[in-house]
Amino acid sequence: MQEKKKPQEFKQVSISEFFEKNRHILGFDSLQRALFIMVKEAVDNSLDACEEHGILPDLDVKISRISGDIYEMVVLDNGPGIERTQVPKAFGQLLYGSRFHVMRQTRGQQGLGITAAILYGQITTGEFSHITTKRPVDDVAYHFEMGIDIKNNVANIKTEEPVIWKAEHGTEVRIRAKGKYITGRQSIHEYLKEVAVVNPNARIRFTDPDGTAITFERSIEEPSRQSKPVKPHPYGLEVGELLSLASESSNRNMKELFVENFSRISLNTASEILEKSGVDPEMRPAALERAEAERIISTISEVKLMPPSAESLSPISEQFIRVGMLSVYGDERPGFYGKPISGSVRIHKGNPFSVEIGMVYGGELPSDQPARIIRYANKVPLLFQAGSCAITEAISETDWRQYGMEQKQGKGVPYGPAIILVHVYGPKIPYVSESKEAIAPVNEIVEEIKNVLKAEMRQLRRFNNRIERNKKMGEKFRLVSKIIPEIAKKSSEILKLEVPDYRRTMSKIANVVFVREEVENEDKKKSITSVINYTDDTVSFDLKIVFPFREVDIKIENLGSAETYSYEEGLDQVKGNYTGAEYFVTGINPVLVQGAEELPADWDLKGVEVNEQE
Ligand SMILES: Nc1ncnc2c1ncn2[C@@H]1O[C@H](COP(=O)(O)OP(=O)(O)OP(=O)(O)O)[C@@H](O)[C@H]1O
Repeated sequence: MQEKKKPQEFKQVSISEFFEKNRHILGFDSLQRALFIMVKEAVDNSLDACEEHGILPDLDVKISRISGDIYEMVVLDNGPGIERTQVPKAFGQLLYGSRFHVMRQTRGQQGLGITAAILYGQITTGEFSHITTKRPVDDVAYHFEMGIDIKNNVANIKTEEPVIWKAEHGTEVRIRAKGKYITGRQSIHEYLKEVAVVNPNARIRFTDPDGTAITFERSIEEPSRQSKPVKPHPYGLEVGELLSLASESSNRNMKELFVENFSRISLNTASEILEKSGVDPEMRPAALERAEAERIISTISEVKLMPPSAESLSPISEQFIRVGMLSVYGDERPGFYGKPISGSVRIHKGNPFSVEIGMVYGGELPSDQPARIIRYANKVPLLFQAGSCAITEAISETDWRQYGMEQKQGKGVPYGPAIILVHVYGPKIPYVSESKEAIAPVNEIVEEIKNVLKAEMRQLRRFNNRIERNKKMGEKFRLVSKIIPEIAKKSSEILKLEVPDYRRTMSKIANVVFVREEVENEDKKKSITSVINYTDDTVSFDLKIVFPFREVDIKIENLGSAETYSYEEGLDQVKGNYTGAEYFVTGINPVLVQGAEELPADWDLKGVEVNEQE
């Protein structure tokens, strides 16, 4: 007798159940990665929250080993805190967040991160997590011991109680989970160090499982620039997205739907697009059919619309990169700090993005190893999946030999004493996976990174040329300044005359304007710049001094032959090793100047800015 086949069973799974079985999708695929991602998610949330509220971040991160491979992570911030009723949703429900529906650049986007970490802790230890949070408007803080009801994707609250907290505002997240603590390039320590580079306005304290504490101190007292939320741009809109938007819309007609849901669309433009597509602008959105949606999408690609607004972008900023690299990499004693360069606003699939690059070079950085590439997306360091990332692709496709670095057959990561920071940012960066560890190598992004890299590296070529030129000029000047005083001394001895003022003679022979820096260290360090006119003429020119932390513009007027001009700058804000200032001149023949460069013509040029008018 034939056995009766059981009917196939279909069952819906909750998102939490799905995650329980597929945790690798969010990066929890090994014990060390799991611990790393927990810290990353909590720290990113803290920084996002501080940035949104203009707070200078103060973070305390602690990892301790409980037993065997069970660790506890505690991340405490001084952020705005979370409203009590929001806590179960924000921390106990996957895909719940404040950012998913907003077109704006933030570190977190999907509403998955910290909840996934709590769920991972629950799965691997059976323990609940602890959240304590306080807002300035509340008299007390609220403490939650909570996990996740996996079947229903909602919070499972064990306790919720008011507690007295010392801080005025902030949030503490404490999760126990299975993990492995490692040191090295892909460690929590390295992650926090790279976070410190691009957040010089944050103070970040880290205590490792041995109890060793390290603090990345704040070196700028300025809140980070916030991005503004903007509506999506219609370039890049897909047929399915338009259809579902229309079916759920409460707008009265199609033209209103376009004006209210997208940026850069006026009533006139909306009517024009719809009429060109053969769709009545007064039609009810729910009546939109697939063929009509297809025609609208194809018309949009033909209509010239204003590009997306750059307001949704939040760069790290030139100043923050400069100061951050100085305070974190200063101890490695590089010889040269490149001026950080940012590109213009570009578009990928209707979404704006931009690229910033910073570099330190030479000095005591190792020259026999691959250059260190520090990748960032929306201010978050990317430590994994380098091989699949747009940044690595752009670096590999650049010919570095022209900048004096070694590179096998002109391809791949270059070798040389360099740390290169690349930041790609925008409200919708395409990542290769949900764990957001690499930027998808789409053409527009790779090409823009290459462009900005070229501009940054041009400085390196100038730096190398300058060193060469200064060496030659220095030799000549040293000889002249040694020989002339000796001749003056000897001849006056023979003639039994007083030693004459030989500076004019020296000027005649040397014929240079000499710029030099001395660093004095009394109570506090200071830099003294001297400009000595060893030419026969009176000179006037502009001098730009670029300190690693700021730029100064000086007008030098009527500096007579053999006269000296001095400028002093305090160096008390410099942490670690001070690598010296760079000097640039305009308004004088640069051949006459030793110790300064001609100011490059593109010094202050910004990329093509997007017009901001609607
Ligand atoms: N330390 C914090 N301070 C204030 N709000 C927080 C904090 N941590 C989390 N939140 C809130 O909880 C929400 C959920 O966080 P979660 O990490 O799950 O997602 P996300 O950061 O929005 O996105 P992603 O999954 O891309 O990280 C956040 O959107 C934020 O509103």
